[in-house]
Parts: sequence; C-alpha cells; structure tokens
Amino acid sequence: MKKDKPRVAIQGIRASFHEQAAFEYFGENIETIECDSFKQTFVALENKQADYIVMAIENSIAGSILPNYSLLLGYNFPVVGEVYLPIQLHLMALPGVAFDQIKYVTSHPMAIRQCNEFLDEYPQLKIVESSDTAACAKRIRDEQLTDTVAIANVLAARLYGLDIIERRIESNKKNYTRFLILTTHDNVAKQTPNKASLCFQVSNQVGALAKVLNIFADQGVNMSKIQSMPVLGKRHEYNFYVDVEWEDSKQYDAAVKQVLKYTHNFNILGEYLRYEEEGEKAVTTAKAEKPARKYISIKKLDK
Ligand SMILES: O=C(O)C(=O)Cc1ccccc1
Repeated sequence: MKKDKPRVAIQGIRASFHEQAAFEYFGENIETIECDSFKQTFVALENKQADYIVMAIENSIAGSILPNYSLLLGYNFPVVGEVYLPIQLHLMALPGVAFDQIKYVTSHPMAIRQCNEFLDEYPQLKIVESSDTAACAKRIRDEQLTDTVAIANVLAARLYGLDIIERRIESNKKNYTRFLILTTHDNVAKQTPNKASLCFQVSNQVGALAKVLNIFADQGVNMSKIQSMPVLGKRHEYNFYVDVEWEDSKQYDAAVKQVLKYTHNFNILGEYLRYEEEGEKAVTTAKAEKPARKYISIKKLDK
C-alpha cells in the first residue's frame, strides 16, 4: 500500500540542510528518516524503511563528495531528481545569550569552511566540528549550553528554539550544494527527462575518453559535470561519472547508442528532470583565502 507521506532518508537529523533539500524537492509534507551516515540511508531504502534518499553530491566550496559516488554505483538505486540548494548560514544561540558569552562555535565542517571570513574576525572562539549542523543546534537546546553557538539554517533555529544572533555569515553568498534524489527501481515515476547521470569506463588508449565526449558534443548533448574515480585495485582503470543535459531526447538516445560502442561497464545511474532555479539574485563576494585556523574535531555530537 502506498504511504501518503514519502519517507525520505537523510544523513543527519531534522532541520539539517539535507532536510531543507528534501523540503525543496518534495514539499514539507514528508516523513524524514534520520540516519547516522550516507551508507545508512541506502540501507534504509534497501530495507524499505524509506521510499527515497536525499544525498549531497557536490558543494561549490568543498567540490565533489567522492564516497557518495561509490555509493551510487555500489547500490545502483536510480537517481530520479536533483536539487541545488543555496547554503545560507546563521549563527544561533539559546534565547538571551549575548555574543560576549560565547566560547564555542559548532557546525558541520562544510558550513564552518563557508564562514571563514566571519570566524577569522573572532579568533577567541573555539571551533568544534560535528557531522550535522542541525545536531549542533539541537545539542545547544538539549544541554542548555549558554557558551556555545551553532552555525545552521533557519529551520534549525525554529525547530530547536534558538535565536539567530548573526544572519548570513557565509563568506560567499553564492554557495550551493547539489543534492541527488534516489529511489527504488519499482518506484520511478514516469517523466520526460532532460538530464542523465552516467557512469562508464574507457580503455587506457590515446583519445579514448575524448572519443566519447565528442560523441555527446556531436549530438548537441551538453556535459554539465565529469568526475573520475579510480577503480579499486585496478591500476589505470577509472570510472567516469558524467552528467549530460539535452533539449531533445533523440539527441541523447543517439549519443548513448554510439557511446555504448566505445565504453565498458556503461551504467545509467538515472534519467531525470534537471533542477531549474527561480531567478538568481545572490551576490558573490570573492575574496582571498585567509590562513587556515585550528579546529577541535569531535566525531559526532550526541543527539
Ligand atoms: O549538516 C547539515 O546540515 C547537512 O545537511 C550537511 C551539509 C552541511 C553544509 C552544507 C551542505 C550540507
């Protein structure tokens, strides 16, 4: 029997950026399945404890999240969509806490890196890394920490009852993270795709990859991303993960038909509708990188 609310597995807890991405794709009427790791989201889908996975795959600052590419190939669940989420970061504390009471700033390493310029202005603050921005906010609420702030999103402030004491502290206002949506093969909805995520290998010969890329070019199919990953234990062998987009599906069909002749282990990870932004208005403030600072690293904050 079909559930009325989609059950969506995410790495992290409610009000994390993963949940925000899930809201962006499905709307807010979902059941969020909180998982401790990306691998656990796949296990949840496999065990039918979830209907979908929302998983970050790349970030405009950190780049590709490589282990997630291996999960895509390893589990072979189809990609059915994507979301590009602007990462807007706020500093939040228990209500009534003043800035000069703060000793610790907690967040996900990706969020911390995106706030370097702000944090460099306050070298007295100790930075504590965690696996999840929302978990940091929740811990402040649960343990009533008056000396700690979290860097997280508006959802986390709202859900865990924190006050935002400094808004939009990210250094680059055009930060985004790309998330993929996955489901099981029997749950793929019919749609007319205009984007695909592919994975293949080519022989270790002059021009082997160029040949494949030229086929896409010749058919007018745009390659929006390419990522290579070594095949474990096989020297000189790589998996190429390629995202392609097209206007007319005939172009894509023709390209795939030809590419099959020049590749091996060719896999279609998913065919889906590309994410369309609703008007870009963010402003970039590109500035030179400041020297790295020391972080206190802890594995995972308690829930
Ligand atoms: O920690 C979170 O909230 C996450 O979902 C991971 C993350 C952190 C920062 C940017 C994008 C995703």
